[in-house]
Amino acid sequence: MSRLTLSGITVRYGGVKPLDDVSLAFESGVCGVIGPNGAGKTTTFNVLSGFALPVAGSVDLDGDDLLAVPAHRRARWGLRRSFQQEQVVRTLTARENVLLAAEHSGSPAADADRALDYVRLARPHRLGAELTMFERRLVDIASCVVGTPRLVLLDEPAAGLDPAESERLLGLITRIPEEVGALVLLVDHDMDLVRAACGTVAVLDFGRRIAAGPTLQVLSSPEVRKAYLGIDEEVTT
Ligand SMILES: Nc1ncnc2c1ncn2[C@@H]1O[C@H](COP(=O)(O)OP(=O)(O)OP(=O)(O)O)[C@@H](O)[C@H]1O
Repeated sequence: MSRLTLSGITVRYGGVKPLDDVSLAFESGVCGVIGPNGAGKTTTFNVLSGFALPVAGSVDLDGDDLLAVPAHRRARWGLRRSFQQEQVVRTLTARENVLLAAEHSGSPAADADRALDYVRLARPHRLGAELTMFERRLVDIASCVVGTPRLVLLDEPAAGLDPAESERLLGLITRIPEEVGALVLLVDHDMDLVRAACGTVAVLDFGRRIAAGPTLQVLSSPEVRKAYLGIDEEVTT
């Protein structure tokens, strides 16, 4: 079982604090990170992947001090990430895209083929430019499971997909922990996807953690419904 702990993380950009003394803990499986626009979700991923340097706080995964791992070594350490905007290189084939991820993480080429098998991409030799949005999202997922990932960060992985495609993607995402042994963090605004994929969620709002725990319990809490879903409930007796 993996355990990821962020303790007292603060990120500052001039006068803006996208994360303000945030502490979060995630354990095995697929865990959600949710919150309204500008809450600090992507910044959290940026801290984990090394794109943002916190001015305070620490990150521990199973005894490893992640912030001590240089950003350019984190893929080799076991970090994988997908972005809101899929990152498939148009002039490379799907397989070459995944081979790039394999090389970046120090994994053998055979691992790229295993990752492509995992997502069951039908046309691995097509150029990125010729792939559908769904196929590009599959390439992103393949790049995230290549080699031996320890922590997979998925930022709105189903954006731009239709419900049937989202459903297929959901199946792939939920199997990542058991198939490759990685802890998965999922950022998404699609609450159906979050409910279906995540056993637990953490909720951010204005750079602070406002709730965390079992998904259904957290999503039904009045504070979260007010902050995130914009539902201000009157308490009736
Ligand atoms: N490089 C930066 N410089 C200044 N402000 C930034 C920077 N990056 C993020 N911010 C600000 O930090 C806050 C949090 O941004 P972040 O992208 O983490 O939010 P988010 O929860 O991912 O939002 P969304 O759901 O819209 O993607 C926002 O107010 C944003 O404008």
